[in-house]
Amino acid sequence: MRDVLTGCRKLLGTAWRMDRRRTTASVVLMILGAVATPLLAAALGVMTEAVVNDRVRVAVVSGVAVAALAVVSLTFGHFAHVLYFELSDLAEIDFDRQLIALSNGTPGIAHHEQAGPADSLTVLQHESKRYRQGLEALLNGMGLALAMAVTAVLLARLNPLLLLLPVAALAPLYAGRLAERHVDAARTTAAKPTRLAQNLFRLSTASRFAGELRVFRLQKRMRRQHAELWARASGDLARAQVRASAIRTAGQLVFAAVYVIGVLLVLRAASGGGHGAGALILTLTLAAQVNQQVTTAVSLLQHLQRMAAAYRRMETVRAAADDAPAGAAQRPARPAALPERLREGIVLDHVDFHYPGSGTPALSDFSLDLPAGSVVAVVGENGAGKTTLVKLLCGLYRPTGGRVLVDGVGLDRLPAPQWRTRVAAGFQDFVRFELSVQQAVGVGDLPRLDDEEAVRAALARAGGNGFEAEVRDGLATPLGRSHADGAELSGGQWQKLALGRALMRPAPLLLVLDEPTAALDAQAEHALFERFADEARRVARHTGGITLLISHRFSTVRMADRIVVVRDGRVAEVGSHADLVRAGGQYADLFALQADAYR
Ligand SMILES: Nc1ncnc2c1ncn2[C@@H]1O[C@H](COP(=O)(O)OP(=O)(O)OP(=O)(O)O)[C@@H](O)[C@H]1O
Repeated sequence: MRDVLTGCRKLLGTAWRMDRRRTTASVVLMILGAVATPLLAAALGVMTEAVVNDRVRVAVVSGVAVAALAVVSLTFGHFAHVLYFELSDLAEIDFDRQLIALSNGTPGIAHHEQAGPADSLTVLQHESKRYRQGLEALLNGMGLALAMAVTAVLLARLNPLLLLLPVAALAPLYAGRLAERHVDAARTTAAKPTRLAQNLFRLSTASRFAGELRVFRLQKRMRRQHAELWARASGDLARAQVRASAIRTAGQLVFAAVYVIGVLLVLRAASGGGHGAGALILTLTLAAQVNQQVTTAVSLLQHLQRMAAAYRRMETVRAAADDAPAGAAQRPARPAALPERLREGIVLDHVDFHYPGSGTPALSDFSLDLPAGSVVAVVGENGAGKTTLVKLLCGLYRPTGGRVLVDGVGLDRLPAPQWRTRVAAGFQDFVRFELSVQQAVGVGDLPRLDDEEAVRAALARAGGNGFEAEVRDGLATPLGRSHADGAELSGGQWQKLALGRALMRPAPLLLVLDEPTAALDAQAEHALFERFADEARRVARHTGGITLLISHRFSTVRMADRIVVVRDGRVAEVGSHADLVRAGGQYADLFALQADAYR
């Protein structure tokens, strides 16, 4: 119950923050409309009594009160609904905003890569559409609570035993809570197949995968898997809903039994002359209202419990996102100042790293010097640990053992957001920002988002000199299907934009390029990086910036000052191209193999 109260407080807080005037007006109208209903029963009772006893004046006054209360009861809720409809829209947008902040507002990415929090994020994406119902339930619930209190007072005045009616109402309330817990547990179980099914849906409907799916004739299989996963997810949910319905019905039956007893009690008192006709009418009307109130309360509580569960899920995701050492340092205990330029470089000192929940280390006893101003290439087989190294250097994760030192200062002492202002990166799995060309590149250095010259220069460094001429409106061209007239780009063109974005920052202390040119052929990649490395070395003379390049192409890698071979999460070999070829180890073998292939 504490969860529900906390959820209500947060919901009301959100509505208040969004629009105070509308929130106040909705609450007042809702309360007046709800309280009018039991008062209407009281006025009906007085009117009946007056009519039976020939008291005309009282009958007329109470008759007018009945009419007025009926109007208030029927219309105020509707007026409140009109007001909070827009409020709910605003609140839903706010919930989405909170969800976006939760997904992407943290320095670390552990909550995206762990199954538990990732499932919670999937559930929350669905829950955002329910936020409106949560707020409506809260406003209705406030009116209902007062209406129930007024009803209880009226019942107690008739016969204190009739208070058993609201007490019995606790049975369906408790049953409702139990039922919702069942459904919520099923929702958690269903989150995994739902996530997988959504992924299959994305793959099956995105144009970029259409060709590959046809070539491998996967369409039917994916359709079948998609249907199976949904059947599994919805089967679990349906079974839980059936169980929940049975529990809710049991609660309602308890209330129904007490209701019948209550009505019989008043009938007996009436036949014995203890109560008049007005009391009988009042009891019958109030008892019917209690029943209605309970049914409404159960359904409102369901929505509120659902919202409370959503807030609880948000907290668990937030905890996973903040969780050290899996997450990146949010607030270092002893923050250090970020160096303006690197003098020594970056050192990985006996670094160990396990992904959360994984038994095998992705990096173990990993020691490496990245000297200031150098261009370092990292090679290794698939799964060797190269991308994990990049994630640690970008501050997306903290090592589970050992240290990463930037000019002798622990990376965990540099606030992650500040460190990121001096890190630039290009990834193989880059984002296709459906913005204008200018912005898709400019977001690489937000202060210069609209600086056309900076974007042109970055594109030129990325080998995209002629890019402007390739698209209809040059840098202003909107990209992708989010725009009615958005340009469709080839994979290589998107990649050039991503690389341009990585090269936007003028003086990064660390530039990481994790196979950002996989779509280019080997010679084009080599030429691009040779030009680029010369430029990087020139800039590095002023900033000491390090360029870290990951590539499977040895023809590209050879121009690096230092080459690191990673094997099974450890450093296997380090040296210049000439050193490593001379040493005759794994690098020399792989280089010879690729060189033969190009001959
Ligand atoms: N999010 C994750 N959760 C758990 N384990 C992971 C995760 N990402 C990677 N791993 C594991 O960590 C190890 C290193 O992976 P990593 O992605 O760093 O390899 P890589 O050298 O970059 O491979 P590739 O050349 O294929 O990109 C692998 O065994 C991989 O299975």
